[in-house]
Amino acid sequence: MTPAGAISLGDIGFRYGRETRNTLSISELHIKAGQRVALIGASGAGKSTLLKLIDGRLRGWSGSCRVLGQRLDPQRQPPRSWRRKVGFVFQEFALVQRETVRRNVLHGRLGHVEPVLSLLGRFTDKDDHAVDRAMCDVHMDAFADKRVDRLSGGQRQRVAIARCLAQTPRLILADEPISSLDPMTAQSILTILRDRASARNATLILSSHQPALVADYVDRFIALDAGRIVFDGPPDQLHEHRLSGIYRNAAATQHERPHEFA
Ligand SMILES: Nc1ncnc2c1ncn2[C@@H]1O[C@H](COP(=O)(O)OP(=O)(O)OP(=O)(O)O)[C@@H](O)[C@H]1O
Repeated sequence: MTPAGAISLGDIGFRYGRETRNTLSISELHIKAGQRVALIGASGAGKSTLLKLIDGRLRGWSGSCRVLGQRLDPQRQPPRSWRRKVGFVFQEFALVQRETVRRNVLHGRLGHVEPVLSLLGRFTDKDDHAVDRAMCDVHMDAFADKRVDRLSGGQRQRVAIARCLAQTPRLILADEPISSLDPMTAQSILTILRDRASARNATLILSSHQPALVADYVDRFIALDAGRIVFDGPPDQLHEHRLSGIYRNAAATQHERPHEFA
């Protein structure tokens, strides 16, 4: 049994549809509760797929995957009681475009209320407080009543992060959470993710194409190349030559697979 909050993967194999190669091949990976991890690697390396696996949304993989004390089943959805402990910031934000910022952030509280009460729009003061705080954290409180489809890309990304924070999850999975943000906003969002995760001893795993920017906010980098872990260590061990090696190898691997990029 792994300690509560930890992630433990063993002999993971996964491929999409009729792909000939595995998208993920991970022999072993353990992440302790409260650890902050950045997933890096070239486009197509498998970062989003790994996050989906840990989020319990991937089907048809082999091996063993235990997250927050729950053994995930490759064929089934995890239970609702588990799901509310895991917050996900989607790469494409996954917001309800015609709803306001506040309504979207409130969706982060759905796992905390009875489904029938949420349908009636009955949320508690605690839910409202969590929503207000999350909107303030990402500096979107002034936009609370604005429809999401009237926002910029960076503002939408902050709403997606606020929705996740409002959920108060024990595990935060964030797929490129700063990709649409200017450098100053990116730093402030990374600070909030780090501080909010630390305050609750929540585990944070984010993917990013900006290793230099995220290095100050994580204690561990995991680099993927073609679904395999090619580096796993603290930021101060990710020297420039290793980093350029990771991306050079990835470029070479992709060159061998031109059909994927046709
Ligand atoms: N739904 C899907 N069906 C088929 N193939 C997929 C699907 N999603 C991803 N892939 C393929 O799986 C591989 C890994 O994709 P993934 O999105 O996990 O990479 P990534 O490292 O997150 O990339 P990026 O940095 O561009 O977001 C890629 O070759 C991609 O084309």
